[in-house]
Amino acid sequence: MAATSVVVLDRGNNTTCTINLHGATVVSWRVNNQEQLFVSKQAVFDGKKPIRGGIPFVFPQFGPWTFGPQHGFARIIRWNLEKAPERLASGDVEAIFSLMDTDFTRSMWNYSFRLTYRLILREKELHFNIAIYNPSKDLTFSFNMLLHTYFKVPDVRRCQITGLHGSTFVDKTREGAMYQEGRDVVTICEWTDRIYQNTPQEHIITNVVSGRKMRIQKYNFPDTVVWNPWIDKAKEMSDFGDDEYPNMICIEAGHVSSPVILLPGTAFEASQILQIKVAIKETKKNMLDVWKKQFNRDKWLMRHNDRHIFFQSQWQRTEGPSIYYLVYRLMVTLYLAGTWLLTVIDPKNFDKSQEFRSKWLIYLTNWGYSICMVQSLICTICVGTWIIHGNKVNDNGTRGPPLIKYTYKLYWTCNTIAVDIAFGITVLYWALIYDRKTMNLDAQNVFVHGTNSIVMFVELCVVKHPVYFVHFYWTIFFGMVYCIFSVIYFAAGGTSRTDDPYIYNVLDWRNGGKTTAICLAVLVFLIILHCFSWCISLLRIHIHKKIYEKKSTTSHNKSNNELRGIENTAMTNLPV
Ligand SMILES: O=P(O)(O)OC[C@H]1O[C@@H](O)[C@H](O)[C@@H](O)[C@@H]1O
Repeated sequence: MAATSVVVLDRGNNTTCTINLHGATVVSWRVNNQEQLFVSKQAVFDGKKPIRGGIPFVFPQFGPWTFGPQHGFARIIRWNLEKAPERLASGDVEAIFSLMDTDFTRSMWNYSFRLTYRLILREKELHFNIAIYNPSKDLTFSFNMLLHTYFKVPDVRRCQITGLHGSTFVDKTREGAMYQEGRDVVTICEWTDRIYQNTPQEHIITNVVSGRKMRIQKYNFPDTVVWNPWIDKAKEMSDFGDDEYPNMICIEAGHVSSPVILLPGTAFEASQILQIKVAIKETKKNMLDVWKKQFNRDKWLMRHNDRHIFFQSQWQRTEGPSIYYLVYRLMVTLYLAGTWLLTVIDPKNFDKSQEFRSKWLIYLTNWGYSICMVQSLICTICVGTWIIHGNKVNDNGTRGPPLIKYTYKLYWTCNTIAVDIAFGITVLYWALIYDRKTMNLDAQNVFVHGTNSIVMFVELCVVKHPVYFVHFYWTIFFGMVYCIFSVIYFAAGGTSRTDDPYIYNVLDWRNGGKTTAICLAVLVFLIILHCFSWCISLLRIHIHKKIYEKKSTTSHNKSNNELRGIENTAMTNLPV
């Protein structure tokens, strides 16, 4: 396993989750670049002390411990990365961590165990699935377990916590006295350290980052600990800033008031989901943000975090390259290259003069054909190379062949132009250029000015990479290059294949004013066509998300039902 001590789950859109292998502590959860977790500025990362903040993993003891450190050993030892971050078909990213007994753990707690900790990063959610297995043939052990989540908040005094009404709690600030919560929502305005028992499966915390709500769902974690050290206790902690207490709240899901008792050969599972709730007001603001984001620097510069998606299909189920996608790519490329060759060779006009035949180069349709073919060729070569190279992780931590890194922008540019221009050629030809009196409506004409649009529409629905709104500038650039070419060609005395002094009748530069106006109108029309491509790409991503989110919710519910089953029987015979 790599020596790095930090693992990053990157879902794109600046949504990431960072886990420090020291204690498998989640040290950051960013959603659209907004940090959701609190980590103290004084936190120590020496690989010895527990990390002050994020989500430390408390096991096998909650609170002070006669045989070892407070809150057990799991948060102060290095975990293994069982499965490196992997993108699921839904677009979510998962990683699995594990911890097994060692001489060190046995010196405090003489049992063998195997803990697996699976994290899944979704668009606005973070899922935690925990399983612990007792491999012993004869020894039963008992333990506490808790996710010590530090939420980042602008002001803890403004947070309200739901789901605690009616629960009994141990108040550690009052020598462990027991009380019953009478408030519908719990607020914090002093040192708070309570273990609420048998709480419901859901809590909402209001006024977390950006005034949002955070939803906590927990399964097989009957207790909820609420903690804030306030002024005096904050001062007592060396790894916590004196003035940081208003900016954090710990709401900790756990199994702590009574131990979990695990019989030999059995397993215990528990899970938690953190979900950001977005208010309607914020949705409107988000729409504005979405628009603003369309114009950010990275988008102009065609930067994308995940280059692999340019050589994948939206619909493939595999994480790496897909052989099915390669077959599709080969078919499209063969078709485009074949028809392109056919227009170059042009068998119908084989007997015509060299000059006539070389005028192939002046028509926009043929420019469009060429770029469609080139983009498909680049993509096919990259997918093929990736399959040959394999999806193994390279020494520098990247996956796939270096070719992907260097070609994705070129491919993306060509693809953007090809899609818009293909649609443009079809619409403009039939609307402006086709003249039924002088032109034939034969199969070749329909084929040349129609099928490319269909192929490129299919491409839009099949590929995985997005179309960005700002990239209309590529299509405009291509259109302008063609307009300028037509002016130069005209000025140089060039003529069409039918010896007219223009390439297309609408590009007749003898009437410069009118033709300039037409060119400008066409450029605006190309922006509209680009919007169409953008919408199709968004629709594709949306449909994909709907289908796979549904599937993954179903499987999550299934696993939660299983967990509830475990809750009823206390434990099961699940081998891990
Ligand atoms: O300082 P530690 O060991 O990380 O613990 C922080 C707090 O964690 C909470 O879970 C406990 O209820 C508190 O009593 C404790 O002070």
